[in-house]
Amino acid sequence: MTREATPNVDLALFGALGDLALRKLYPALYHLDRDGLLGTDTRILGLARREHDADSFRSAVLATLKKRIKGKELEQACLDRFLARLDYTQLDFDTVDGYEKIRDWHGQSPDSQCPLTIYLAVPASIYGAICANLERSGSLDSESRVVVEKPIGYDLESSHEINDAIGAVFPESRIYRMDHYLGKETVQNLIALRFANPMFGNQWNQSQISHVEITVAEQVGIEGRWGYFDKAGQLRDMVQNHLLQLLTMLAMDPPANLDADAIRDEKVKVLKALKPLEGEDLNRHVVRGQYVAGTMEGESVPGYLDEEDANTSSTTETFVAMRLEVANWRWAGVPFYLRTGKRMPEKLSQIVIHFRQQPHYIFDPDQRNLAANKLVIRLQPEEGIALQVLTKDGGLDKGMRLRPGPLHLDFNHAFPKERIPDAYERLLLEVMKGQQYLFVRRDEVEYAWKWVDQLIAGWEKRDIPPRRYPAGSWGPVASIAMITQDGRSWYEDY
Ligand SMILES: NC(=O)C1=CN([C@@H]2O[C@H](COP(=O)(O)OP(=O)(O)OC[C@H]3O[C@@H](n4cnc5c(N)ncnc54)[C@H](OP(=O)(O)O)[C@@H]3O)[C@@H](O)[C@H]2O)C=CC1
Ligand SMILES: O=C1O[C@H](COP(=O)(O)O)[C@@H](O)[C@H](O)[C@H]1O
Repeated sequence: MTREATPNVDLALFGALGDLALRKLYPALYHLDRDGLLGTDTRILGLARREHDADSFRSAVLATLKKRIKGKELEQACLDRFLARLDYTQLDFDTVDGYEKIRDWHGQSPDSQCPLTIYLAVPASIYGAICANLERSGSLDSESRVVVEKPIGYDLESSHEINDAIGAVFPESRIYRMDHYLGKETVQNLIALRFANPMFGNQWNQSQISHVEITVAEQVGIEGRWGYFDKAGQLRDMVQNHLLQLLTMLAMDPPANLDADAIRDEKVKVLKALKPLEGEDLNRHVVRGQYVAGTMEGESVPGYLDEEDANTSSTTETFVAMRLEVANWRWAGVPFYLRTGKRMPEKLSQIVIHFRQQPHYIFDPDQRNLAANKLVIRLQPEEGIALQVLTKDGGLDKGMRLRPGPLHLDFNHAFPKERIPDAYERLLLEVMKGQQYLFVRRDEVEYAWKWVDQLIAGWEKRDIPPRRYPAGSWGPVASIAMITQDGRSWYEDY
């Protein structure tokens, strides 16, 4: 099958020297270029307030590529082609002066049809001002697009303001709200797994599934982002967006087709059906944690309150675990256990679907807890899907003992020649193609905030402080007790 060429775009990158751009965006764009997935005339304009000319900017980008891309993937011809696409303009984003340079740069595109694509790799608080300045300077036309990063705001009210400000300049059909978890290979595979395999699709409900776990464990701490993170906390930084997005992909009803709005309509229904966590449930079904000093891979690491720039009386959570429910026909009575935290023993993002046991059990009573299938969907590291099935333990002396074992699809082994692309590669490519199904619609952001706001209001009212957990552990002991009280445990076959 011949591959369709990616349309050309003029990508104007605000925040061109920031952490996201350097760590994620240039490596992703380089890989796209190397794989022949950038339009021949695609160009990239870096915008930041530091002084640079095109050459010194290219050197900064080259340095980050050398640091982040494996040696054999750094090919001189590709590097030359990629760097030649880059240009730079120094700009203070807050005032309209200088924005005309973006208009002029776009006017020089060799492809008069290519859309100006604005990428806002900057704090959400200045999205509105940038959009207004772009419009005032006459840089935009009816094809221009904007890509914005999460989190959109700090709560429902601030997200309304930000979305209104972006929406005053761009229609929803040209706004691409990033949630990079939606670009991860295995998350994409959830759609295929659920809707292409009747074996799973027909079982995907409360009559066959007893409970679901979503774990997003990070090894990193605050990485110099204390100023941002302390205002947000793990609930706003990770749950409001990434974990709730994973939940919607898992729990949504089948969309009528793969159109962006067909999928997003179904995701919104899940967010609307989330049962509020309030009253006594805030104590029983939610655990907040904050890491203290501990050991990671044999090295001592400081606690959250000892990190650079820390305010030593902060009560911001760096870990959260919760049991939540989706109150609809498909999921009535099925708990979803979520946990995510910084400074955990390993980087691990995985979903575990626990299927119900057989109605009548005939094997060894001691093995009763084993006797159910689990579907383990691993997002990172080592993307893959494993179905835990039970077989007879081998050997003559074991009788009818059961043995759990995986039917395993490890993407790296199953498809060894295919490099698994980073989430940003896929999402940038979809922006260039003008396809929105992997981006978050405004109402999704707002329903997610509504649910999170109500939870935070409950914490504040009850003044629930975070529980301490040592860096390098799986979070506060209370997060284990939270699931144990339901007679279950976090899946541990890491
Ligand atoms: N970093 C990450 O891994 C992730 C980031 N995000 C989101 O991406 C966005 C960018 O994050 P990140 O790269 O970490 O942030 P950084 O602070 O590292 O980068 C932001 C950049 O924007 C520039 N900037 C900010 N305000 C202005 C202004 N008024 N005029 C000119 N330049 C300005 C800063 O310039 P200067 O250095 O001169 O201050 C800085 O280079 C945020 O919305 C964040 O929430 C989302 C997911 C992951
Ligand atoms: O959006 C964010 O995500 C990262 C985790 O992303 P991952 O792809 O490495 O799992 C998190 O560290 C950061 O705090 C958050 O803003």
